[in-house]
Amino acid sequence: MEVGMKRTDYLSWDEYFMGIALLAGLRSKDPGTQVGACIVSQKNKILSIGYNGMPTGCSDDEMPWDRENENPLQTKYMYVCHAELNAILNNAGASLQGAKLYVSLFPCNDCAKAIIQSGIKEVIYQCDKYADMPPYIASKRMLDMAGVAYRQLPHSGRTVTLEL
Ligand SMILES: Nc1nc(=O)n([C@H]2C[C@H](O)[C@@H](COP(=O)(O)O)O2)cc1CO
Ligand SMILES: [Zn+2]
Repeated sequence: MEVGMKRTDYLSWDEYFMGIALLAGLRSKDPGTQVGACIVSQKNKILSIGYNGMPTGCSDDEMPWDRENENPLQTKYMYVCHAELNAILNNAGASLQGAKLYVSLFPCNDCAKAIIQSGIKEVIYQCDKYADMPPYIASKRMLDMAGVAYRQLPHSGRTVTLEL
């Protein structure tokens, strides 16, 4: 008996989870860099999602979004919560032991600490545009020491258009 063939152009797991991270990043109010993160179990179940934004209760409209200001209290860096940290903290109580983190931008040193302490064992990232800066060198040093693997997911060349 003839059977239908399955689709062949479905998303790979890596494309799917990075796509979800990128979609989450579109929620960010940061005019400079929008980052998304998606945490996935070893069995490829989504455990949590996050994007960079102001802490809950801290108004997006009152907080500064500038990179630079003579007054450091008027820069976003004092306040913004990174996508990876939001994803780690937002998970609905599930253990993150052995989980994978998909993120559009390589984690900073502070997020690396949270990644290690939460039990995440692999980081899959798309972009590493700040690689030469000390926070990212420190991040890799800690991830290496703690046995957290990381790998870049190269652009697959696919573009996905969503009609909303
Ligand atoms: N891995 C990361 N996850 C993040 O969520 N972020 C956030 C913090 C800021 O809101 C923004 C970076 O701003 P900029 O310096 O590129 O204008 O992205 C930044 C990094 C880079 O370490
Ligand atoms: Zn960070």
